[in-house]
Amino acid sequence: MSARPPLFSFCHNLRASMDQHLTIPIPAPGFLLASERTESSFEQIPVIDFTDAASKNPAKRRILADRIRDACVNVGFFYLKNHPIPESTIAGAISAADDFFALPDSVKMALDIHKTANFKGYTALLGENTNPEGRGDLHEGFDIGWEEPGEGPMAGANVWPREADLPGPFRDRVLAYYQAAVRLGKSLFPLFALALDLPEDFFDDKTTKPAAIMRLLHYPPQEPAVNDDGRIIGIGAHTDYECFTILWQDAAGGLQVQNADGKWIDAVPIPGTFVINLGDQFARWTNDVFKSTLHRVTNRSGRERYSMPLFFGTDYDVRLEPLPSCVSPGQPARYEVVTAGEYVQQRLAETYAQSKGN
Ligand SMILES: O=C(O)CCC(=O)C(=O)O
Ligand SMILES: [Fe+2]
Repeated sequence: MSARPPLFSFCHNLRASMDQHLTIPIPAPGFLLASERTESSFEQIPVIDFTDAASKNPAKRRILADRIRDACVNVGFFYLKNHPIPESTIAGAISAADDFFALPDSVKMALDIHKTANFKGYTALLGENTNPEGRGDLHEGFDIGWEEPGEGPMAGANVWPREADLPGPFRDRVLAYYQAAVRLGKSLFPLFALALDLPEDFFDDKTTKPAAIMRLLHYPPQEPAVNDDGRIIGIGAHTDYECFTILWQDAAGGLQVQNADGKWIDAVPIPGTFVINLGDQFARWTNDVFKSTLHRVTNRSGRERYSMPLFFGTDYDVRLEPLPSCVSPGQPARYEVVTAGEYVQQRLAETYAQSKGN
């Protein structure tokens, strides 16, 4: 997939064979990463095997990180197979989602996300507008986040349906999946660090109170008439805001990813995988060497579609300063430096502004 210069591959192989501990800082890669910036007209989304993520053999972790790097530089999306989350945990969360979205509107609207200060709770159909040029997204959602006290205005308690309204293990099932997905996210950070030629523990002190928001999403089948002018679809074209997203999608399909030619490439559901996509925090940190790629969903399957994204960002106060390896005289910094939390909060406020007060 990648068109990495031969010199670069050679350096990497040499480094992998010499490594004892990959946490030992690797000599500064200079501007190599900056020179890797591509405008990629990919036709496929790579599938990456997670098996070696925890290998004791640093060379194997290096090879895996190189695959992730190729996907991040060229596509911004990849599928992850052989991941550690049991199918039963996923199935539990999906059955919880099914129960929740079947509740009467009045019960769901009592948990309206617009009434909370920290973006937790229920979003009705057309209750958000991910693409500012759109007229609302044709999905409903339920958002939760980190329950421990955290920092910044997005931390804090989740809102849950009352036991009388939704008896049973809803909360336990959703939290079991959330915790498993957060663990998976934490284990991805060292690989992203390696992929950026950074020490594997580079993100450890930046992800101590993970800003991990998870959504249960339900997309009704889309009537062609609703989409006549193309401005109301399942989720409008957007990029995600955090470092990366761990997305589970069911078999209905409809997720599409835009390549550099503007062509929409189908992210066809592959059983047993997650879709991992990069978000704007990583794009800003890497000065766009890692791609935060535009994507959208239209559910034309004729049946209900369910998905569960978990957006994994850094701690609130972390400054998104471009890595030195990702800037060069010819590729100067593209973004103003902001803190991770303020950035996400502002993007969320814009997304939900449309229907505020409805
Ligand atoms: O439902 C999906 O497959 C994608 C959802 C998404 O892109 C998002 O929530 O940011
Ligand atoms: Fe997204």
